[in-house]
Amino acid sequence: MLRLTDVSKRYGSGAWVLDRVDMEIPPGQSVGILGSNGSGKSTLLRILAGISRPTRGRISGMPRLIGYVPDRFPAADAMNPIAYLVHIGRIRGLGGDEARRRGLLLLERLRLAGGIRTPIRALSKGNAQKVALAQALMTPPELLILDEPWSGLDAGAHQVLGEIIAETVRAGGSVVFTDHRESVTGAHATMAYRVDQGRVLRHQPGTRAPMAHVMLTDPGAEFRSPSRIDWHEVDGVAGVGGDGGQIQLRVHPAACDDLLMIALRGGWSVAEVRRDHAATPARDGERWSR
Ligand SMILES: Nc1ncnc2c1ncn2[C@@H]1O[C@H](COP(=O)(O)OP(=O)(O)OP(=O)(O)O)[C@@H](O)[C@H]1O
Repeated sequence: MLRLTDVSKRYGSGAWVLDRVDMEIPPGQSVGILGSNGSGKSTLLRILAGISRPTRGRISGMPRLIGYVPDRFPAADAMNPIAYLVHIGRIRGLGGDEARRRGLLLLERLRLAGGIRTPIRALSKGNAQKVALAQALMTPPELLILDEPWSGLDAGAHQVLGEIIAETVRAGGSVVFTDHRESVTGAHATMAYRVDQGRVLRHQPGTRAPMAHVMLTDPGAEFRSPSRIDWHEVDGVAGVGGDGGQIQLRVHPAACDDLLMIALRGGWSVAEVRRDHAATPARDGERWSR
């Protein structure tokens, strides 16, 4: 089993990004990593993938076959998707024909649009993300590491990715993924960790971290209504309620200032900001209450 023991990480002489992390990734589990922007999620994933070395601490049980989808796919690639996948397949030990067959199958399953012969750098963000996913799956991974994998994916590919995660876990592999939306993490993870101020703690089922509650109202200005904002897509938003002239948001405290700025710029009035004082029981219907 992949295990981090007392792992810390800093870049150069900067602040500690990860601080004395103990963590296990058991086989047959899908592990969600929660945390606000800049909390260290990508750093943690790069260490789990063996791409970045911890400054201190130990890693054991690193699987041989790791599929890794980084947060930023090097989209400046002049290769086309199928040539790139054949190249990756061959590096992983597949024959040319087998690599081509598997690459085409994956691109079809993820419904790549934009052409298998278009240079990757000319693809849209979502289609480049599909190629990034396909390369991680060219050989069935024992550990699949996905950094914000849903970012930019359309609804069809969103569902396929959920199926791929479930299949990997059913086959006895492990999946580790990040996503800033708690609802997405809840839907696809069997266990979760939260990165907060360098520490990585189990996200306990039955509780949720202290949250901020924000109520916004339409100021009722005569000639101007507030902007329509898809609050589900705003970083740190874990729940949205209300309608029309009044909106209630449940927000990770670290993201609250940025959210208030977006609201005010959009012409909303801030009617109330309230903060939980301690971890509170999950509400009925939230996946974490399993
Ligand atoms: N290569 C690097 N060199 C120096 N600092 C880095 C490097 N990579 C990350 N950092 C810093 O480490 C901290 C954690 O970054 P990281 O990308 O791991 O966070 P994150 O939780 O994945 O953020 P996000 O949700 O925005 O993707 C940040 O302060 C970032 O600036």
